[in-house]
Amino acid sequence: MENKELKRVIQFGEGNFLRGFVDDFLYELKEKNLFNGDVVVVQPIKQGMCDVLEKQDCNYNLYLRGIENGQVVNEHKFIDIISHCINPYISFEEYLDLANDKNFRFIVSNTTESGIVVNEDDKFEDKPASSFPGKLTQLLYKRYENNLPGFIVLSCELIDNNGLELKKCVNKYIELWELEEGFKRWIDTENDFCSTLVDRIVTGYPKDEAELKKLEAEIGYKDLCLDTAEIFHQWVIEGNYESELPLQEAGFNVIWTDDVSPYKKRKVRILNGAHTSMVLGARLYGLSTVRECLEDETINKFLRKCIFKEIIPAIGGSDEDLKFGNAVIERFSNPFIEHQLLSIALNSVSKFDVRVLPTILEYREKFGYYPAGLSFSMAALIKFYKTNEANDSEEVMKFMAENSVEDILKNRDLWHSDLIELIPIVQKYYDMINENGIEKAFEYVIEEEVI
Ligand SMILES: NC(=O)c1ccc[n+]([C@@H]2O[C@H](COP(=O)([O-])OP(=O)(O)OC[C@H]3O[C@@H](n4cnc5c(N)ncnc54)[C@H](O)[C@@H]3O)[C@@H](O)[C@H]2O)c1
Ligand SMILES: O=P(O)(O)OC[C@@H](O)[C@@H](O)[C@H](O)[C@H](O)CO
Repeated sequence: MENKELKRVIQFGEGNFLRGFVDDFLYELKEKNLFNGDVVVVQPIKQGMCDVLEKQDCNYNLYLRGIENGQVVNEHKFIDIISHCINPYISFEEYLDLANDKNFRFIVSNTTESGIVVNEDDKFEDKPASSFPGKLTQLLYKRYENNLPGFIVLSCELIDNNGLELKKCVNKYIELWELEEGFKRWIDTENDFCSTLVDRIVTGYPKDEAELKKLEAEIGYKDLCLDTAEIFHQWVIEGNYESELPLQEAGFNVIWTDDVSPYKKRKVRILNGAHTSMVLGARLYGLSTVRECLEDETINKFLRKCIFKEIIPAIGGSDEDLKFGNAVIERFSNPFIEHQLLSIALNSVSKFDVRVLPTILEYREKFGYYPAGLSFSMAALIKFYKTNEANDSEEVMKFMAENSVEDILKNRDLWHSDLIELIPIVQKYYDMINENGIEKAFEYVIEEEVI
């Protein structure tokens, strides 16, 4: 099918992920004549990369590498789908002007887990409102005033019900700013806030000097927006806009569905849960990248124990779960990408709360005892936060550095659950790490079955 109608995209976020995922898909759609449009990037916060992107005409190189169907794939693309960038902190009128162009049909966003929030101090008159949903509400209001059709909004943030949460924030701004009922109705009837689940390991700008030099030599110049990622991708979207955005027809692993939640649970608990439960201990053990972890016998065994003996049995253990678990091992073993443990370790406390802790509690509920590997990873997390490699909010880092295992586990603001029962188990592993060293502690927990 040829799709010639002009359909433009407003993209909130200029980060590595969107450029290595959505922009890659749109670029390919256009190459295949399935999409006639472009992307305008809006920088969601004051500090960002938009000026850097603009300096290189918004074009950049993307490397996708891995093994596909047993074959080594190393794809290099020159992505030129972004027409321009707007920094609403500098050019607010230009930003609002986007609402006047009827050809904009899609909005995509990835503003991290912190982006979909309401700031009650924001004013409608602010140029711009501080939060992403505040800025979006300002744009949508202008669109409504212009009596133009609404948007299909595709949220990519890794939070539950991202589309719904974004819409809730917009509604909250309507209330705060006392905007009229008609606008609220227009939001409901003319716009679709789709929740989506994204999956691709995007390693971004190469952190390894030798790799960077090699890629730069291939490209022939210094690309400050150079992006790297794995080949694997999956985008599960609530809704069905295949006729307007023929992602499946273009061959992408895209699922249009009416419920994203089972896909999300599987991905967050297995893939992200495996990352978060492995990286802190592995870092204490002295490794730097995910690939190194897979090559190390001890960490490899630990990872497999967490995935196959603990996470998958806790979440259901279906064939799909098992297939996904095996795919995760393969993806983590990707010899072509260097995924830094320290970049995964960023903000690990909140990640642990969402990606690992629910599995520990579900496992306890289902089997009557706590899973050894995942409980151990909580001890490793606490130990890691006592080192100067921890990177989190100031408040979290101070609390984690100054408190005991017991006080940390009793903090309901961090864990949102009662973890009293878990204290002796985590304390045992924490003491073991301190007394015998991380290597011996790993060796012990790998063999342990029941706690
Ligand atoms: N890198 C991956 O492999 C991967 C894969 C799937 C999902 N993700 C998710 O994507 C998110 C971004 O990852 P990235 O690699 O693009 O990071 P990045 O640092 O390159 O980009 C972060 C983007 O988020 C925006 N942002 C940051 N804080 C914000 C805030 N408070 N409000 C609004 N916008 C804000 C920035 O402006 C920037 O556009 C992560 O939170 C991650 O959970 C990443
Ligand atoms: O991106 P983060 O920092 O939220 O989490 C680190 C990784 O677990 C994550 O980036 C995965 O690689 C990604 O979610 C795969 O789709």
